[in-house]
This record gives sequence, structure tokens and C-alpha cells, in this order.
Amino acid sequence: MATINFGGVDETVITRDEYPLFKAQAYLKDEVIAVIGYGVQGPGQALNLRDNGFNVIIGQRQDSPSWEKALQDGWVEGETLFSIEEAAERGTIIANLLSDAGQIALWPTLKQHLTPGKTLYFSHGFGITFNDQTNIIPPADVDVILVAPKGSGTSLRRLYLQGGGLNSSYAVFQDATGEALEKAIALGIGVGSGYLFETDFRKEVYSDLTGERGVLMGALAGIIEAQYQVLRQRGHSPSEAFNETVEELTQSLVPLVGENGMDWMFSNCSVTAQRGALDWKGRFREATLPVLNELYDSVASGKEAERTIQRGSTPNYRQELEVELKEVRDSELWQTGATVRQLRSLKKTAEADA
Ligand SMILES: NC(=O)c1ccc[n+]([C@@H]2O[C@H](COP(=O)([O-])OP(=O)(O)OC[C@H]3O[C@@H](n4cnc5c(N)ncnc54)[C@H](O)[C@@H]3O)[C@@H](O)[C@H]2O)c1
Ligand SMILES: CC(C)(O)[C@@H](O)C(=O)O
Ligand SMILES: [Mg+2]
Ligand SMILES: [Mg+2]
Repeated sequence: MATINFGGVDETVITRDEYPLFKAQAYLKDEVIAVIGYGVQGPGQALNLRDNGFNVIIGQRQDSPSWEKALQDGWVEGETLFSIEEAAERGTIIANLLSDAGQIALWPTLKQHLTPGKTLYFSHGFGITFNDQTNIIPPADVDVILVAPKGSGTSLRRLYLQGGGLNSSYAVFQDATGEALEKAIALGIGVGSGYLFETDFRKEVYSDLTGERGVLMGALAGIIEAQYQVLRQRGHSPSEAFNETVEELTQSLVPLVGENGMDWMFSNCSVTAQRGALDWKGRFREATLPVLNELYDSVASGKEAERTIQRGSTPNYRQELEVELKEVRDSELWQTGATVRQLRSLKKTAEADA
């Protein structure tokens, strides 16, 4: 473990140099990692683990699209692909990568297979932290650990294939064997993390739910909709409104922030843009602070968990979700986006033909 100074604050971090893959492989060589659930995070982690040489099996509902996807990804029925129950029985490490609502429904089943010495692994602190609502209370004689990749399972896999890694947080909730910490670290390296930073289950779920409802997804979508609406109402064309709100953000400016920070992105724009951004960022910060505090309170009080569980447990939730997603997809804003993306690929084809 290394202590690294982040902006003046010391934190504990594990890097791949410090805990190399061969060490993780040796440490987990006798374990069977049962990845339960093959939605978004399941494939990312399971395929990275498999390619990294670990013993991995999948547990997934049969006759589901995810079962078909698992077959397409090369998991073999009866060898590495099983029903949830059978995979949980065979696994020594049960990686619970069902949806957070699915974890509640399947808990009575999984619990039966958590015999002494096994490990229960999560990628979210949700089930344990809100166990007054989820009833996920593990037996005392199993290790309970967390590795939470900080990004989509799709990005976890893509970055791995490119030779990179997504950062993950890790935590131990229960150490029955005295080995829980090293198991978490070895699994974190195994799933393809770039580096691992320390957290606990509560902090992971509070920050994760705030982040995705806030800047990462909810606030991003909301502020984009607001600016697009203003530009359209003031007489700008869809393509102009979209380019000044989304296309330049994703294609030009945010990649620069990722490479070298906000000030560097600012420095690569005109002084006119810099002046305006520096003048207005405070207004946006102050306007959104109350909303973000309200959001954090809603997370910490368990209200967000309650809503997620309630909505996620309705039988036709996936269809309802699809209606909401379709509404976003069909809006003028995102239809314009689809056209702009097509133009991007036409441009690439033209360049390739030249
Ligand atoms: N999506 C991500 O990229 C991501 C990133 C970091 C952490 N996580 C966490 O990882 C975990 C898995 O998330 P996900 O987004 O991959 O989940 P998901 O919504 O894609 O669902 C995963 C699987 O659960 C199965 N499932 C859902 N309800 C079920 C039920 N009642 N019975 C049986 N199977 C059921 C689905 O078939 C699917 O294969 C969650 O704890 C999530 O918070 C997800
Ligand atoms: C990918 C995210 C948003 O980071 C994750 O937290 C999720 O819930 O899918
Ligand atoms: Mg999340
Ligand atoms: Mg997240």
C-alpha cells in the first residue's frame, strides 16, 4: 500500500506496480469466482478476470438476453455458465453483480450458498449500507468485500483491451478469515483496475449515488437540456444549439480536461472564453450547491435507495425505463445528436477514402 498525496491530503492507494497481476493470480489460484449477473458490470469484470487467467464462472437467469450475451462471449453452459443457484454453489467467491434491486430478490437464494470461509463480493455499497431496506445481512463467517470500478462496465472492458485500467475503490465490511483485505486487493487488480483507492461501504454508496445523480449523469443531462432550450428559444438552429452544448463538450473540451485539468482546457481556449468561464463558473456553483446538498441528504437519509428499490422491484420496470429512455432519445436535442454523430462517421469515411 502506498500513501499518495492528493491535492494536499494523504490517502492509501494500491497500484498495479505495488500489487502486480502475477501476485493476484497466485493469491486467488484456488478460488472459483462466481460472477452472478451478466448485465453491464458482470461482463466487464468477468471477461477481464478470465483474460487475466482467473477461474471464473457465470451465474445468470436462463432464457434472458444476458444469458444469450454470455454464450456469445464464450461462456459455456455447464462448464462456465450456470443458473444463479448452481454458480453460487460452485463459487468460493460470490461476486454479486445483479442489479441493486435484483440483489434483494435473490438474497435468500445466494445466502444459502454462503458457507463458512466463502467470500461475498459487491461492486456497490448499496445492499449492505441500506440493509434496513434490502435485508442483505451476511452470515458472520464469510468475508464481505467491495471493489467498485468508477465507471461503466463497458469502459472497464474497453480500457482493459486498450491496456489501461479504470480506477476502483475497495473496502472490507467483514473480515472472517483474516484475508478479506488481500482478497479485495487481488480481485481489484484482477478485474482490471488501474489503481485502487480505499473507502468503506457507506462512503462508496453515498458518493456513487450522489455522483451519478449529480454531475456525472443527472446534472449533466439537465444542464444540457436547459442550455439547448435557451439557445433554441432564442432562435438558434438545432445543429448550432447542439454543437455549442454537447458536441464540443464531448469531442473537444472534456477530453482536454481529462488529459490535463480544467485550467489547461481553459488555457487552450480564447481569452474571451476564459474570461467568461471564470466569471460564470461561480454563478453556476452557487446555483447548484443547494440542489447538490438536497441530493446528498436524500442519499444519506435512504430516500434514494427507497426509490431505487421501489421502482426497480416493479415487474414491468425494464419496459417503463425503456419508455423514459425513448423519450430522451426521441427529443429534438438527442435526435440532432444522432444526426451529428452520423456526420462524424461520414467525415471519417471521407477521410479514409481520400
Ligand atoms: N453498470 C455499471 O457499469 C456499474 C458500475 C459500477 C458498479 N455497478 C454496480 O454493479 C452491480 C451490477 O450493476 P449492473 O448495472 O451491471 O446491473 P444490471 O442492471 O445490468 O443487472 C445485472 C443483472 O442482474 C440480473 N437481474 C436483475 N434482476 C434480477 C432478478 N430479479 N432475478 C435474477 N436476475 C436479475 C439481470 O438479468 C442482469 O443480468 C450493481 O451493484 C451496480 O450498482 C455497476
Ligand atoms: C457507471 C456508474 C454511473 O459510475 C455506476 O455507478 C453505475 O451505477 O452504473
Ligand atoms: Mg452507481
Ligand atoms: Mg459509479
